[in-house]
Amino acid sequence: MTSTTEQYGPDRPEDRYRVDGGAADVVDLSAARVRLAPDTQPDTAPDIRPDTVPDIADPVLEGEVLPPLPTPADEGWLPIIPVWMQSKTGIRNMVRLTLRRWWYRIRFTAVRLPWATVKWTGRAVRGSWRISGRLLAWALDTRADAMEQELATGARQDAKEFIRVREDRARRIRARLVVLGLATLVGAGGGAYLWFFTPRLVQVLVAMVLVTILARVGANPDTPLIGPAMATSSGYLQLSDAILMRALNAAGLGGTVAKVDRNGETTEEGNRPTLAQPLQRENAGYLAMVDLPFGKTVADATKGQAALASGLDVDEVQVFVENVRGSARRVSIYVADEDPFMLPPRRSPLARLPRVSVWNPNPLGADVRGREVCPSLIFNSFLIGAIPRSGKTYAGRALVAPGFLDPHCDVTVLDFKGGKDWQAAEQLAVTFRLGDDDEDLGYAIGALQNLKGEAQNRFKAFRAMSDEQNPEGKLTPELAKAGYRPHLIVLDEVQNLLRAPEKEIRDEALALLVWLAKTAPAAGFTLVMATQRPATDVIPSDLRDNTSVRLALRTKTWQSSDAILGSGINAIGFGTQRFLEEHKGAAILGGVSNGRGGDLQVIRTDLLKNSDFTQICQIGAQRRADAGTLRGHAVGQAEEIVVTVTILSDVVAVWPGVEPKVQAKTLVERLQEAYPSKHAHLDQTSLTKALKDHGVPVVQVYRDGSNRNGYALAAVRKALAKAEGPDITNS
Ligand SMILES: Nc1ncnc2c1ncn2[C@@H]1O[C@H](COP(=O)(O)OP(=O)(O)OP(=O)(O)O)[C@@H](O)[C@H]1O
Repeated sequence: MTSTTEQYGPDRPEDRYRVDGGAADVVDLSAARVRLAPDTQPDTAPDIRPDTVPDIADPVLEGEVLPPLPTPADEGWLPIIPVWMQSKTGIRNMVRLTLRRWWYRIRFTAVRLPWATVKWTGRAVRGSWRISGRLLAWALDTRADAMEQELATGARQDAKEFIRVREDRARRIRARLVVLGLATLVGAGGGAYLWFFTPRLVQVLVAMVLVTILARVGANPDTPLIGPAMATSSGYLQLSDAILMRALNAAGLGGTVAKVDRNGETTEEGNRPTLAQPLQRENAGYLAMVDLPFGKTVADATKGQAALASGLDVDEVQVFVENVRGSARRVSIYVADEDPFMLPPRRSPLARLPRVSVWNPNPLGADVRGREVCPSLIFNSFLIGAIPRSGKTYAGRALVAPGFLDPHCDVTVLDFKGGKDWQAAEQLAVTFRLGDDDEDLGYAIGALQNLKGEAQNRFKAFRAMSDEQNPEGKLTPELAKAGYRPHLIVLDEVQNLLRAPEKEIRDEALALLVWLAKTAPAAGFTLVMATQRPATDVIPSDLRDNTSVRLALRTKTWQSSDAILGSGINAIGFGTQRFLEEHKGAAILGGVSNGRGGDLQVIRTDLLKNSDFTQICQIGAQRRADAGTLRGHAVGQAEEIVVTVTILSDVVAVWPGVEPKVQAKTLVERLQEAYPSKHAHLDQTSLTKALKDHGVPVVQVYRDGSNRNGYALAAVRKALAKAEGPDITNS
């Protein structure tokens, strides 16, 4: 392997380097044009002739796959087994919630028990007083007293009637006093019997029952013994139809009521929202299927999410609105019992090291309703963005873990943070680099150029195949088996590459990433980029819009959220600025079908701990060793990556306009200003030597009254064209 290298001072090794998986011994990095030397194309494309690729009988193209039949749920049938009972998580959540509520109530009550006992005793005393009063009033027939008074002195004076009523009453009183006396005797006898002849337990039980009855009688309905354990506006909402309708009204989704004239005739039909299904419990919350008033859509409900939450008297983060297929006005409103992102995260199923394939969707997390979210690595490109410490790296690792576990997938890891996050991947990666020094950035450019070259070679090979061998011009599992392995390219903290100090590196990086995100997935290359600076100056819309799947975790502003998810996404109710600092792993995923006609979903990414990730890398390396697919960096054979740039291209880049001749002094100053890290030590002698090696002669240039050494633009351009040779980057 050769490289176009050069040096402008024989004793200046710091001015030139080659980056080949660690060693640095060639050329400088950036230039007006970063170009891969013709013979540095990786030798990884398998030697597959079209006639060795198996034919696929009757290939079914993607567009020919019939859509699945509607499920009973799509048609509005309620599930036979309640949804919360259908999964272990649902059952666990319900049991957890119930136990937690009860446990809370028990503790709440226990603390207040002593004071409640005093209050209870007071009530029992009041209760006995009330009962005695009522019994006495009954025995003395106090109700007849009023009638007697009226007959004696009132408007209905009637002596005869008065005497009759009085005698009746006296008879009644006598009889009632006898009954009361007997009852008292029986009570006293029973009490004595209990006291002397029954065990203590029975006495206590009977006393408790009596005191309870007395306390109940003595209670005032407005003053409970122990106040409610739950504040009125608690997160634990007991959702009812009425509360839901209140919330819909609050969100401007209440529609209009029917108008009726004086005769009771309807003059205008009502347009109220209705429940398409009874409210039901699901996972750890309530699910409402609502038919909005005619003319309202899911977009109105999503926009009104905050108002809905206010109407429901819960936190905004507890309310999730989604469309339901079949009618544009039907939406599902899920109200979580509590902030779902504060609950413990789900441990990634990938931590159990299953045998997975990048050809299948694999779990990344779950939405609040507990539905697993499984993006497919193949044929996609990914962008992950968030502010620091929100779970971006963890999410990225959970996302790519299937590719690491699949021994038939190649892996490139370029972590521009240089920390420990991706260290474990070194043992399985074909190309691996940590850091964001000039050398690392140059290495990354070379590696990405290699990958682009590889993808271009694949497309060339696909073109040569028959329609049967390659029906859609993209990678197939058969071709992958024949050697065109899927390749996962992970770039963490990609902002350090896209905001490199030197413009040429930035431009080249952006062009390469856009190409790899847009075009390379069809050849089996999956680009995964993560950035902690979600802003349009870091991730230009061209790159974002060409990335098929976007995952945004917490951002500070809606603008940052849109910078990842796409412009206008916040306006339709999906913004990650609403997540709190504690909401680790909470994210909005865009670009993965949710199976309900949308591709935006709020999810919680699964937790893949550091130790799990390390184990995944170890097992991934082992599986590759067993399958014979371990190669490149992982086996100490890092691809030699040569970033070919010359002093010629730097000189052309800083050349003042199209001046035919420029003094060396001017060029040195301009080079030092444009590339401070690279040309800090450059002087006129070194420049002259470097250019002379390319056959650029020194000429005399007269400027500002002095004649000095300099160069002619035509000579520099000619030398550059010769050094670059035929351009292969666009072939
Ligand atoms: N799904 C998750 N559930 C719960 N906690 C998580 C989850 N993902 C990450 N965390 C926690 O959040 C912390 C930060 O995660 P991570 O390192 O991925 O953040 P980051 O955004 O990459 O930060 P930085 O930009 O500083 O690298 C981790 O220490 C981890 O404990």
